[in-house]
Amino acid sequence: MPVLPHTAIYTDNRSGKEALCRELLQGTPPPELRFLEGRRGELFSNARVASLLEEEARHGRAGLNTPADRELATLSSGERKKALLKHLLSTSPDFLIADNPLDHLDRNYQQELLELLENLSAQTLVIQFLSRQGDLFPFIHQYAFLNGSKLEGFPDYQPQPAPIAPGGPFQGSLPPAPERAPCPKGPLVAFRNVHLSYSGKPVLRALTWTIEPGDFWELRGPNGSGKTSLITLINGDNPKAYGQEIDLFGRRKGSGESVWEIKERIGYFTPAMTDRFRGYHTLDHMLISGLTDSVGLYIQPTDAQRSLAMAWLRLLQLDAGKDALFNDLTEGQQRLLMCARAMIKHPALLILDEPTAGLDDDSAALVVALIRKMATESETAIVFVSHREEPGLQAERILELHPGPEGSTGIVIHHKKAGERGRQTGH
Ligand SMILES: Nc1ncnc2c1ncn2[C@@H]1O[C@H](COP(=O)(O)OP(=O)(O)OP(=O)(O)O)[C@@H](O)[C@H]1O
Repeated sequence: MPVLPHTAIYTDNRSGKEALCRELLQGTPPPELRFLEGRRGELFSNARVASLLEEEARHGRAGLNTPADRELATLSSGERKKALLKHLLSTSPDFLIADNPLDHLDRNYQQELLELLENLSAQTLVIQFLSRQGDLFPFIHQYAFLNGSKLEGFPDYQPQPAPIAPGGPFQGSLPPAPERAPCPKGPLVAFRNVHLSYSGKPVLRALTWTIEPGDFWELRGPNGSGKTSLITLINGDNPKAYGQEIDLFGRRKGSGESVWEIKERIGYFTPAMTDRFRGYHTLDHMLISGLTDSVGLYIQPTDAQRSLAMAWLRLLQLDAGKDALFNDLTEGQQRLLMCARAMIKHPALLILDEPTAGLDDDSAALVVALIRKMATESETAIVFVSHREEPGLQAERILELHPGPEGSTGIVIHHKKAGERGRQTGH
């Protein structure tokens, strides 16, 4: 049997990926990919998951089978991708566009996916879009780079090794904390024997976890193990937190505190949040809105707020375009700005849920460098979730969730290297 012309297309955050996908799916590929003409393709991507979620929100159904026929919105991000892949393969397409297919998948499933696509590759053409060089499928032997809207270097494009910038290009120190009410002394978060289930399905079992001021944690676990659910128990959105032994910032959860009192002490970012800022937001207003946790700015910013925002833009080297709109930035720049927005108030606790998902190697290295800078130059405790091993991003402690029939249990791993976290601001 002839070997199919599986192709990898390297992209960066300036590549016009959506337009190329449309051309391929409409059967009008560029000359280099002429072999796709007249063939039926399917798209396996985060964007496809997002549009199915939108469809479900509007019409009540996303049009694909899910485990136990559940709404897509109630599945974890990895579970949604698995359901989508199963659905697409059931339609036996001639070719599958796999756009950053490993994103959001846990390490075991990444390996399973690779084996599955490798088997499939005998009869189905695979076009892999990849922004992380390490993700390349080994059964692919022709390559190109998507420079804007142009395919370059086909069929033997060789990417340069991505430069890793552990310190990042950020000059100067982290802008200071604005005035705010001091946090009570003691642990920021204390979970004791916490359980969580949805419709009788246990998710978390007897979880005990303490986050102290200034801690640097990674929250780790396979898809569906309960990481995002655990975060929602902290950041105020999950009614299942009430009646449990959960203390936040010195107060028992459910003892009359408002969601805003909790949110004031927490900075939060997950890539899906970026979609909420599609309007016309200038960069300084984006940052200032992080002080009030609003989408958009409904007050006239004070001079102090403006100068704080400018200090952050200078740090991120985005000050030249301060009047530019958030939507005009590259995805990598948007991600840096969103992380800075979550940090601008120097919250007691910063939660970053898969902050590098979907980024190219260079942008991911910048985001990692920014997170490290926040960790070393502030008193903020940081918790991040990532399915990728990011060079330079090593937490001092890891809470690892281990799924079981009665829900996930948590194991704490201490990882601290002497002097790794230097304090410049001091207690
Ligand atoms: N509203 C809900 N209703 C029913 N089940 C839910 C709901 N929200 C989450 N779940 C289930 O709880 C489990 C944990 O989901 P969660 O999103 O916390 O996992 P996760 O560890 O963050 O996964 P991933 O790595 O895929 O993002 C999953 O099996 C999910 O399907």
